[in-house]
Amino acid sequence: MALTKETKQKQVPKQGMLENVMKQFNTASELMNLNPNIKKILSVTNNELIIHFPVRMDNGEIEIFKGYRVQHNNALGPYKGGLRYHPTIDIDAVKALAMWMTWKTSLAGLPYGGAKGGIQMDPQKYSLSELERITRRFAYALGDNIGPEHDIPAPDVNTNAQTMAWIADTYMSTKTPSERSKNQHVVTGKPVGSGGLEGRDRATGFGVFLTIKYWAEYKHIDLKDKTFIVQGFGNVGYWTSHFLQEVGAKLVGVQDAFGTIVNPKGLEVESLFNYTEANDGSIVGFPESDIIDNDRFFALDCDICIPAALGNQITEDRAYQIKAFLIAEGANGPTTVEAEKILKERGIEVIPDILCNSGGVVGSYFEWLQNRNGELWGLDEIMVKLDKRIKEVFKKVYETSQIKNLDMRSTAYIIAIERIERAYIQRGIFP
Ligand SMILES: NC(=O)C1=CN([C@@H]2O[C@H](COP(=O)(O)OP(=O)(O)OC[C@H]3O[C@@H](n4cnc5c(N)ncnc54)[C@H](OP(=O)(O)O)[C@@H]3O)[C@@H](O)[C@H]2O)C=CC1
Ligand SMILES: O=C(O)CCC(=O)C(=O)O
Repeated sequence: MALTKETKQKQVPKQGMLENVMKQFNTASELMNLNPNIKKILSVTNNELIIHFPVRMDNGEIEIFKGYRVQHNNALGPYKGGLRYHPTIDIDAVKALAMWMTWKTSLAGLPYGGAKGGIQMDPQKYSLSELERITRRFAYALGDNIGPEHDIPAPDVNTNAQTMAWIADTYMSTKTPSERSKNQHVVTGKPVGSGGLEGRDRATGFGVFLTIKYWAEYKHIDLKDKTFIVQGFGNVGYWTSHFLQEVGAKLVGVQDAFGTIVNPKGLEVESLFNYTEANDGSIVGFPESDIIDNDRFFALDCDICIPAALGNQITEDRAYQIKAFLIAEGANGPTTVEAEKILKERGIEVIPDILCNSGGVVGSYFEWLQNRNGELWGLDEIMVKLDKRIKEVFKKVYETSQIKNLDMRSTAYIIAIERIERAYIQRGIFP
């Protein structure tokens, strides 16, 4: 039986992501013998902004919203990271997500630091015009705490190109006429017609797919006819499934906030996408699929498991149930540290979030560069550049993990943190 969306959202643990990222950071910093002063700096966030702002609803009443922007670190460049609209967003969740962005941008070799933000709310409850007003008021309230050379938001859960267009427009409208066009890159993930990048929509899912592909190549595994399950059929879940299906892999189970569907013979990805478009975003009721209890999702028979929704989904009990031989973390922070120990004992490999889903922020970097330089790149060129970057970073992490006999997460953390450590030491730790 499918749960209602509201009940399911209540099942998502609010706490834990910050503890998780801190444990991961502490493990890596011990393994690499991180400079203690730099460890102190990276253990805390640089800035944490909590904003209460009023918005008029369609019925004329005023509602107060709580928005966040946390800037973790900018040693390597401007803060960068998405905005999430979700009821479980709180300061600790945003701090954790901001830290993950710092490691992710560093690992990908980008000239960025890490940030994250969002609004604590369920966007499903609001009309489009209310969402526009909420977003514009939030952007106005953020003011110059964001900026094209300072902190550059992007889409995340329940935000999209439209959200970014509203933010860009609001931010630019606060500038003098001659300055406006210089500020287009205050956000990335914009619609293509408004300075967005061709392919930013698929960049994260393409990156997830590429990391699976390159992992499979190292292991001499053919992805054709391999089965996979996806939690979350939004931007990341859909595009990852799209690219995996293109190489002959078979989607056999999907879970979203409405419920879980399965078909061991395969769910056709494009038809499922079209079905969700016509059914308020829900996968439930898709023809030629069975609805199963949500608790059975992670125990499904499959080769590859792709969490592409929220954090803390792969817990200890679920880690014992997983049948897949590979977990590819499309989501940020989907696996708890305790669960990962169990997966390791069971020989299940994990492509960690900061590597697996980094295609999104690499795509954002391309968009930012295009806007900054007044250039326009074509889709083919962009996909080639994205592939090249993901391949290089994957190779570095995978091969280093083999040499050091470490898991890919610790290796990715060490590579990311070493780059930041180097920058601090070159500049002098206290500039
Ligand atoms: N967008 C990007 O570029 C990037 C995203 N990520 C990460 O990927 C993950 C997904 O983001 P994105 O695809 O952009 O977000 P979307 O909002 O596009 O999609 C989120 C998906 O998760 C589902 N979901 C929400 N709550 C639950 C739940 N309790 N159980 C099961 N499914 C649930 C949603 O279901 P429903 O539609 O029914 O609400 C939806 O299918 C996040 O962790 C995000 O941080 C990482 C890197 C970049
Ligand atoms: O594209 C970006 O700037 C960041 C996307 C994001 O929030 C993420 O990678 O988690």
